[in-house]
Amino acid sequence: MDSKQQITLRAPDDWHIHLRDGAALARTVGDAARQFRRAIIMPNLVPPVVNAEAALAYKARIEAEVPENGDFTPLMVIYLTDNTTPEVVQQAHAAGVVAAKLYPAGATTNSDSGVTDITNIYPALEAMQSCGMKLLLHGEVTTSDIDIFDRERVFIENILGPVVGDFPSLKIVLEHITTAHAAEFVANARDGVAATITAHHLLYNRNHMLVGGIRPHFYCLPILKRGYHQSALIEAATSGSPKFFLGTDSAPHTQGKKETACGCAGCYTAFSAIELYAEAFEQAGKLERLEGFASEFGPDFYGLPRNTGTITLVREPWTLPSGLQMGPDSLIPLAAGETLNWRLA
Ligand SMILES: NC(=O)N[C@@H](CC(=O)O)C(=O)O
Repeated sequence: MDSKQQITLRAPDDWHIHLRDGAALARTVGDAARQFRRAIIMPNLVPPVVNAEAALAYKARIEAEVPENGDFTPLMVIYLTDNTTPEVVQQAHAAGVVAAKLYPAGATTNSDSGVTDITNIYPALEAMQSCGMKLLLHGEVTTSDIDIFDRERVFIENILGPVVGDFPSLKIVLEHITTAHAAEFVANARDGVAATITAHHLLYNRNHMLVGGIRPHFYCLPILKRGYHQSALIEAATSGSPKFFLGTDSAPHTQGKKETACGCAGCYTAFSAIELYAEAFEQAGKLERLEGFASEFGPDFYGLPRNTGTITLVREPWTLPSGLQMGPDSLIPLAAGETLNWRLA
């Protein structure tokens, strides 16, 4: 770390991002590659990325969009369905796919092909445990009797707890955690259980989304919770525990699909992700903990080398643009028009 006017960090990675496909990739890959050296690429395309072949083809489409002289490696993930077999897992692992993602069916954007009952994928989880492939979880139950603000807690109680016990050496990441329950569960869980935390869940709570008018650009899943959950996430992220690391969950939905009667879930944070995290860590008085969270604990968990280069953030207030272009569409970045103190040099 340098002086407080400038911070130099080991180059960071994003352990959870949605890049989408086609015309979106020029925008999303460019933004991610400007800040991160590697990213875990979510497989919830339509149709989803369900096997090695689809993952390798998607990887090639992403690599084609890395800006010239860019240094960015996509780390591929397959999407678990009720029909994912141990053979599918083994082939994906052999092809270099690092993880498989569980979307409970109906939980979020493009999750219709997701898993309807966790026991349907127990043979696949067995195979993942054997070969060392990581399990990434969207941790929300989806039954209509469970309130949207309780879905993560109930998932932890009913699904995650048993899976952690039934597969004692499976490496598991509970993605984009949003509650004090999740932070506590992960902090106390066995080795090999970790969590990612987004910038938006560190910076905002449900009041930001709902007080004084409904603000669709803050709507994501799992949904923003009460302030005390936000405080617990800040505490976890800045604690120095290697169980918590950076995952933006950046998701590009066009302005038209956000600002409408039934808007899509997802926040576009990739444009200024590392700067948003710096803001959150500084507000917590823990800027010195950003490097572990952003650049060290993720690769350590995945068993990958830490990056060797660095990035520098300077204290230079700047205003985020009010909108971005994504192919032919307009995309509103999270915190559009707001001023951030830290800027990537
Ligand atoms: N975070 C979101 O609200 N949306 C994500 C999916 C997800 O991670 O839930 C998306 O793909 O749009």
